[in-house]
Amino acid sequence: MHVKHLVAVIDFGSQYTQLIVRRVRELGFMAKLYALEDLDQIHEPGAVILSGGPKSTTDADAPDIDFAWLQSFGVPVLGVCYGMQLLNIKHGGTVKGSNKREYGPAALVPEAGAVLYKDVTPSSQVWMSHSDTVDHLAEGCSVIARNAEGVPVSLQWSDRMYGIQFHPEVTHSHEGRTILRNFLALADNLQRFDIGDFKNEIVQEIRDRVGDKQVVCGVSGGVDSTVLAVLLHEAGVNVRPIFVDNGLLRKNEAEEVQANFARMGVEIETIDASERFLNALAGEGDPEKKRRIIGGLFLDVFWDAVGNAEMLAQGTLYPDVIESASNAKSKASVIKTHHNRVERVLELQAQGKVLEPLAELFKDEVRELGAAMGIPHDILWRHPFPGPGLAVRCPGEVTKERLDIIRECDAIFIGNLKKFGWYEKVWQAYAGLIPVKTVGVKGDERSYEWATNLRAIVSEDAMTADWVELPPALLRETSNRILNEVKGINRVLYDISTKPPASIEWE
Ligand SMILES: Nc1ncnc2c1ncn2[C@@H]1O[C@H](COP(=O)(O)OP(=O)(O)OP(=O)(O)O)[C@@H](O)[C@H]1O
Repeated sequence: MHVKHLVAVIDFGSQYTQLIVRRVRELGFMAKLYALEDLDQIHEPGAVILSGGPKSTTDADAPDIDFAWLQSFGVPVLGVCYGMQLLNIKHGGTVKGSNKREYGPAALVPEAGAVLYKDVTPSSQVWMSHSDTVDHLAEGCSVIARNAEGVPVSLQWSDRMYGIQFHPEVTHSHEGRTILRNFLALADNLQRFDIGDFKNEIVQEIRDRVGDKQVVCGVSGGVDSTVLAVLLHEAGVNVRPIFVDNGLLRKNEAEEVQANFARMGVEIETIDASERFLNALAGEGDPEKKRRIIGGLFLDVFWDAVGNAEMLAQGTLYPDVIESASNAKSKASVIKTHHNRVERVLELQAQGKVLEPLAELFKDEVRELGAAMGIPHDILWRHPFPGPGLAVRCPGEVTKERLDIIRECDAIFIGNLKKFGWYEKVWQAYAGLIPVKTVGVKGDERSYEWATNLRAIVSEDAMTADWVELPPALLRETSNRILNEVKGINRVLYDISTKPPASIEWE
């Protein structure tokens, strides 16, 4: 989709770059991220933001841009961190390289009247993450904010060019949003980002591309594929959503997924392959091999059912596209490798038969789109669930008996999270199995039974995670019920490991 007057965010490689795009969209304006190789795609932007980056502007191979080109747009430009240092050099100033990193909070002290800091509370916390610092300021450059020690942290070279040393896009910069809003207010005519308009545009695009062909899509019951299937349905094209029951789902999940789609008026095709999966997994305890068996079999089952696809729709999101563009140097969208037969999808892609209508959206925007189409709240806010399902919560061999135990424990735990009002406060939660027998007492006898581990985490992006301090009453009731109701379990453990070093799942 080509949009004029958008906010072009130029990516110098900072881990926070995507967040800049998200924040701008949250403020209601269309923003897109551009890799340095793609700058020729920027036409008539409304504003430009230069991101931070891991390199030093003093390196010989420091990423660079053509300053005359940047100026030629005549729109407001904001340099963040690396971006600010680069702008200072472009204006004739210098930057001092350093191996020492300043990482963490700082207090922001804006100069009186600085437009970028309008309505920002004095000494507001901002987040620093940099090594280099500006050295000599370019002529005509003014300092518009300092830290508590008086060191410049924000510069202005003209009424169109601004620089910020800290990261306004991260939530640790408490008033970062206000600062970005002030910057965007300097631009004229910015393209607004409105999910309703966006939906109308993609619906039209889907209709134009699909015509009367049939579009196949895999649905997992998760947010992305659900929104995708409903969107295709709403576009009125001939869609064939396929759901594979791999036998590794949670309690009653297959029925729930079908019922959920039925609620939304979408008919899905369910393939019960549970026995095939369990047979293929029999006797296998190695985590990597288990994953490979599940991934491979999924592809076989899914593509057998599909046959010759006229078109395939995938729920690829914007972060997938950005990552593949910056890491793999390939502009092709990342294929969700776990579940799509890569070569097959690539072939279809080469023939123009792959549709990725969500590829410009972030996860929270996909939810917003889903809500705009009337998808019920509980479906949009389901916790993420791994592709290999309960197999990764069942260390060692996967058997029906073990899966059934996990299902019961998990249903009790999740049920209680909902009952106590904690389900939506956590990013992901589950009960898993620790297939080690420990001693217990049942009646007058000793028992040797397995343990279940409860895990509840919060996270922003699944890259890092923290365990949740759940109320003791919730944990106690969950433990009591599991010990009383689930045969085969005599011990309930709560996992208090952060990621890193632990991961969210056990395998
Ligand atoms: N059981 C399944 N049956 C059919 N398709 C599936 C199934 N599981 C996953 N898929 C397909 O593979 C894609 C990627 O699955 P993955 O487990 O990585 O989830 P995801 O990226 O979070 O997407 P979603 O939110 O749709 O689950 C899904 O969007 C869906 O198209």
